[in-house]
Amino acid sequence: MAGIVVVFDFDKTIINCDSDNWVIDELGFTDLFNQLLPTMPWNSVMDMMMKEIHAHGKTIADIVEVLKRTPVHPRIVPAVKSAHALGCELRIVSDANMFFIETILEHLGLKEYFCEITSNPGFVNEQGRLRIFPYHDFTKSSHGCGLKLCPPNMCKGVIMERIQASLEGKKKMIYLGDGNGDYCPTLRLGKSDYMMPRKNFPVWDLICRNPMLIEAEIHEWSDGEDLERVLLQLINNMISVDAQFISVDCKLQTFSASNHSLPKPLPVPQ
Ligand SMILES: Cc1ncc(C[n+]2csc(CCOP(=O)(O)O)c2C)c(N)n1
Ligand SMILES: [Mg+2]
Repeated sequence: MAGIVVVFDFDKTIINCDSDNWVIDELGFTDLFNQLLPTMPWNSVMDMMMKEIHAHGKTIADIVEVLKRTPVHPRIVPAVKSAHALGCELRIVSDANMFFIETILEHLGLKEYFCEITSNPGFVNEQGRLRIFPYHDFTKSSHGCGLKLCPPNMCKGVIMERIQASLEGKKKMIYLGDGNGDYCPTLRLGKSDYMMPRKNFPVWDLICRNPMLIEAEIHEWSDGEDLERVLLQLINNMISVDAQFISVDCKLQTFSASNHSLPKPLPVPQ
């Protein structure tokens, strides 16, 4: 392994739209969605929308068909595969939902490249209706992050802390994202980590407002082609810098090993 963990946001990073809006708009339920949005939290609206969509006779197959048509830049799939081939550990942290993400990734042939996907639960119930629940049940307690930018159902910063604590040894992170929710995890990155914000998107604006708050090195990108180029260049640089250290380390070890094998000095005659 390259000792590099790449954490991807999903909506407007891996795919080129917000999956929730894509499904609602494509199935023709935009007006109802907009009516409900001011009345309840986003996840509850999505769950309610899935109930309505089901009641109007739309099936899971209809939703899957829409998800398979989600706009994705043609360089995203090769970028993910290359990062994996270079030995990186790949993860997704997303405020979309597990059902949309897994369906899209399976369709793209990318699911097996990710070791973990963290998102809001989404599953088909016994009536064939999609249920969507918040990742963090905010009716019981808050996720505890004070940052106003994190929605009540998910703080990606708290998730990042959990991922960082689970990593064995010295691993460097690359985080890619676009939204307000990607700012909190950006604040948790250290000096040897990298942040790749999507240029002119909310997280990029937040970083630009006060770059001194971020310890990680910032590398912006604007589309899938850019993402591929910037990400692979970063990974390759990190690997070659590491290789130089290993080579220096080997030389030092050879040197100290040869010192050990030197003949013992003869005892000084009395
Ligand atoms: C106050 C408030 N407004 C909107 C939303 C919903 N929301 C915003 S961006 C997004 C896509 C995230 O996917 P990804 O993390 O993959 O970019 C979603 C579902 C919310 N949770 N709270
Ligand atoms: Mg996003």
